[in-house]
Amino acid sequence: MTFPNDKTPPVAPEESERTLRFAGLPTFGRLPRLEEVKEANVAVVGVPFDSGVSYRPGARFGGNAIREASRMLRPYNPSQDVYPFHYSQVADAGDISANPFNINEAVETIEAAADGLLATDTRLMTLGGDHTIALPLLRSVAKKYGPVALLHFDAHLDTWDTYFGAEYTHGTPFRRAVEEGILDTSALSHVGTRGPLYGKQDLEDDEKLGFGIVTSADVMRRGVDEVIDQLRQRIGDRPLYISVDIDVLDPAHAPGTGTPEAGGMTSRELLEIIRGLSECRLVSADVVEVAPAYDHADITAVAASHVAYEMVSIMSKQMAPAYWSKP
Ligand SMILES: N=C(N)NCCCC(=O)O
Ligand SMILES: [Zn+2]
Ligand SMILES: [Zn+2]
Repeated sequence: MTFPNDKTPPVAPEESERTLRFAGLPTFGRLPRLEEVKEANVAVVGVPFDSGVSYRPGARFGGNAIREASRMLRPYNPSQDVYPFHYSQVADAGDISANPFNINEAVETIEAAADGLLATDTRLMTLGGDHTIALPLLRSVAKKYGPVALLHFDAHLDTWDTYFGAEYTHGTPFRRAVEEGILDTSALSHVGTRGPLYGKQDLEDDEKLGFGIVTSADVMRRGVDEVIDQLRQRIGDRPLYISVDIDVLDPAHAPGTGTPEAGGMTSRELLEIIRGLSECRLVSADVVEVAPAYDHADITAVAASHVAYEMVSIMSKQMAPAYWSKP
């Protein structure tokens, strides 16, 4: 790679010829920690919170499992022709400590921490945690960009109203987000939806909120390219937030999750759809619901690390002019 002569290249992961990839403290992609760099254009941050789950717990360990699995990511991403860790400064910002015994307080803490990270010219790649965390992240992103387009990969709608009277759970973040006016309701899509619902009303409510659905079966029948075209048109040049619930993948591709559903997408399909959106203005993203206790051979954590890598690639490429224009 060549860099403009008068500029300092970003602090990148150590070359794997020089330090062992499988040893040492893990950060995402063996990146520097945020405190080791002046400022990050893309900050990878963990949110080890899973008190919002309605079924199997354990996603609080997801971020660190993804970090461990991400040791093998290499510097060049041929699918997007990008060197994500060299185009702009990407760093691991560590974890946000959210109260596991008080969901309302945790939601506030996550929002405040995201505000802090977004205060500079930074985009966030968040590693969950359960899907509850998408709400405070979206609140923070909307403060910066206004209502954003949402692309939501998930087996589930996550637009249910409440569970046991609780408003903030992993099944309800996107209903709250629409109610709060932080989403651009002309550009809301679920992709990968499938499985039994509580009733037909779930779909009617979801449609009223403004969501369009590309089911898991649609992806299989219509194919990845047609789905990408449709999503691109819907998103246009709006600021985009991508939320990936890893249970969008078939349990064969992602067993390590709390609410698995049969008949999901392959990791190849998910990665290809994300790559197909590389020209969209991706302002922040999350990967949630990785629960390593149910994983086997790190299948889920590896898939999640690659999904995050593709989204970091998009954001790093888009932030390159900001990095290289700094003195
Ligand atoms: N995995 C997420 N985010 N939501 C699943 C909720 C499904 C249920 O409670 O029936
Ligand atoms: Zn889900
Ligand atoms: Zn979800």
